[in-house]
Amino acid sequence: MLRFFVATTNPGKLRDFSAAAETHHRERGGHRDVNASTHSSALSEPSVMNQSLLDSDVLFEPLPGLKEIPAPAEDEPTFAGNARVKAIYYSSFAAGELVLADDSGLEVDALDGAPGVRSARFAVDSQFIAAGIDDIDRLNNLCLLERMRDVSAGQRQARYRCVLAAARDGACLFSGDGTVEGEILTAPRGDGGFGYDPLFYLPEMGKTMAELDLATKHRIGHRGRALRDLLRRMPPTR
Ligand SMILES: O=P(O)(O)OP(=O)(O)OP(=O)(O)OC[C@H]1O[C@@H](n2cnc3c(O)ncnc32)[C@H](O)[C@@H]1O
Ligand SMILES: [Mg+2]
Repeated sequence: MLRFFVATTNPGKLRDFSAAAETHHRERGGHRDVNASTHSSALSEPSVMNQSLLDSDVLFEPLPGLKEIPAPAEDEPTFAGNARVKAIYYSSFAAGELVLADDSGLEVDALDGAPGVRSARFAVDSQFIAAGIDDIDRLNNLCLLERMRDVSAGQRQARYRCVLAAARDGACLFSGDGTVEGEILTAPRGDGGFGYDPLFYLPEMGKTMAELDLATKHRIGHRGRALRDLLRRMPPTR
């Protein structure tokens, strides 16, 4: 059993990690079944993944006591920098354990890459006030729509980025990153996911991220890709 304590305050990210663990569990079953005619490669990629990982179930548990731990500053200029800072910081609250941190966000071409590492704080940074709305995801989405009001249909390209970092006892051990390309809609669609998902449209799927089930989001999304990259880079002995 490979267990990560996930150090995130975002319940949407935790749901994504649960979906990842389920996929891995299911695929391990599929991998053992020599008669299976189809083999999905959403998390397990036998040619590149170390044997100990293929033999393990992967478990993602919320870091115990996270609510009581003051959040670290996320002031690094890159997702990689912030993921590393969070993983190292939170690992000191779980001695001897593998602690996983996620830094992610949205880059919009028409906004010169904003909100980027400031994605969680976009509406606050923009001093965007909408009366009666206390839900930060909704506020961030309204802010994004407002900032893109004059951007034409062909100019709305964007991508999600995710960097995951794993640390133990104050040392960052390995990391992974993932990206998914899309476009920003002019009105929200779908009620799944979190954050900017209702506005993030995937042309090849004909759906927003908020219209996908979690297994599909894991397969094509930035977090799923970052996780597969991290597991691929993980040393065989840990
Ligand atoms: O730092 P932690 O505690 O992990 O939680 P957070 O929500 O503050 O996370 P970030 O600092 O990494 O900010 C990322 C923001 O980017 C957005 N985001 C990242 N991944 C997303 C996803 O899969 N779907 C929708 N929005 C996402 C969302 O607004 C997040 O709040
Ligand atoms: Mg954060």
